Amino acid sequence: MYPLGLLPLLQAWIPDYAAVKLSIALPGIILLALLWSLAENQEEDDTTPTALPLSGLSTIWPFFKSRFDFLARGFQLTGRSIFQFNLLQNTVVVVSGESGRNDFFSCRGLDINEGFKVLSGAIPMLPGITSDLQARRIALIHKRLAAAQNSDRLTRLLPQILGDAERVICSWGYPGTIDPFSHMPALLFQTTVRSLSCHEIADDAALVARLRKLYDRLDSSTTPASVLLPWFPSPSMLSKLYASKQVYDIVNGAINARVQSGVSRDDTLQMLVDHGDDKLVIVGFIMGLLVAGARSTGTTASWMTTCLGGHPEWKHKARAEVRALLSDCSAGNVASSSLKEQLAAIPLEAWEDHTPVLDKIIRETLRLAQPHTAMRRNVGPETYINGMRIPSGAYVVYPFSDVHLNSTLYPDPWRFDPDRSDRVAPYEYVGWGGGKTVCLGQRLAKLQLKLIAAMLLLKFDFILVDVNGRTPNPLPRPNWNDTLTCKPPIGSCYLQFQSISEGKIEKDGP
Ligand code: HEM
Repeated sequence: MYPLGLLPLLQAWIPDYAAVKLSIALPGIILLALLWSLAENQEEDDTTPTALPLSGLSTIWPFFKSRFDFLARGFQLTGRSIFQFNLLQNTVVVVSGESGRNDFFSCRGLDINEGFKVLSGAIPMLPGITSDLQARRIALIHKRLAAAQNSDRLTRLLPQILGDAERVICSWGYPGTIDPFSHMPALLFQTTVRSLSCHEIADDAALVARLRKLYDRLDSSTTPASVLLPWFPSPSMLSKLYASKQVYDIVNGAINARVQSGVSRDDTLQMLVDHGDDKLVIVGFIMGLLVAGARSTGTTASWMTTCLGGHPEWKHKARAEVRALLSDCSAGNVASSSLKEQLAAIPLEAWEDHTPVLDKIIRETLRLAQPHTAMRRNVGPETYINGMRIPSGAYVVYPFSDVHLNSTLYPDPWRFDPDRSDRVAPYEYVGWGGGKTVCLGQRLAKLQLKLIAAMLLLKFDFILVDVNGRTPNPLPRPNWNDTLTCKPPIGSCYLQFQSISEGKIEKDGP
């Protein structure tokens, strides 16, 4: 056999112990090199996306840390609307353009869960708990999420969200100044915990703050190493595992306490327990959806208030709309009830269907400030996107900037203009996703954003200021390289608040 002949040959040159090791390793190394060169020399034809002329390792850092610039550079370097690059052993195809996005969003073989698992890694992963959620369990979680947002449930949730909002907002103190990119996510985290988990956690402000810190730690330990080599015990992987375990302990503790107490309460945890779902589903629901929900709603709320603070005309329109809603829906006892009670008296249906100005503001905020890159894996057979071959197992990504910052579709795309037409062709607006993957939490997300906007607008007047208390000029621009929060540089803007006293809301402005 080849290795047997190799051993004496090596022994003639190097010490015995090294010769034995080398003769065992060499065949493996040669095999790997052969496979590598085969992969490198694979027949390329007109349907193979152009490869990015960058070495494998040099793509990792920019893909995770400055994705917007990296992908823009890829399109520029290749001169194509579709290109591919390697992320370690994974082939990633980047798609843009009208046909590209139409195929991307309508292709059945592209799977979001497989895509995110490898390329994003933002969801807490605990071996045997959240990392092993099978498609069947994920489907059940999605079904329960729909139940958690039915009209009955949302109607009961409405005063609870307002209660949380009032408590947190009052804790800011006013008149005063807040950083919208830290205060708004904290507020939305509180209301999301209320909406998707249980009262025991949501009522304990210190526990909510701890949970939020743990989720922040999960974000900061989502590094290229912990995503691409999840089995390698790097410091970031260990920190991520530790934070996931702590989140698990909090959630698991709340589930056990509820089940053991035998006391039934009106919240999402109770709904899950009453369905008799197994622990993996309940834990997966709360741990996974808290992160999916709180992060995006927090980012959207930060930018929504920033944009309103910087565009007084839209702030006035939104305030006028909420006042009109209040006067249409009030039961006549406005003077005696608090702002929270007045807003809670507005029916769910009115919040959902009779707030066109708030709808436009949310829609435009998502267009401008959602630096999302949709990630998929081709779990089906080989397929084609705009004529380009996507091998089975390959990853495919679509940056939302392709459509939302496209100056042909949205002239002057960095301008906040909620009056832009909402009559667009399919996939020309994907703020809530598109095709077979649309946001399954959008009903709850929109309700939270509207309730919080209403409370802020009626309680305060607020303006956007810079560190010197002046109107920032130019207004801050979302940083699309920051894929989670797209915050502007720290200290570049604040919201300055002053109270509009309850019960004496001015009729015509500010
Ligand atoms: C303003 C807040 C939100 C925004 C802008 C948003 C946006 C999106 C988008 C764009 C997608 C599609 C992603 C893709 O194609 O890659 C998505 C998917 C999803 N969202 Fe949201 N989302 C928000 C809030 C929420 C909330 C509060 C929840 C849960 C309560 C949630 C649960 C989900 C789930 C489960 C999916 C995956 C759907 C699937 O796998 O088919 N989202 N969201």
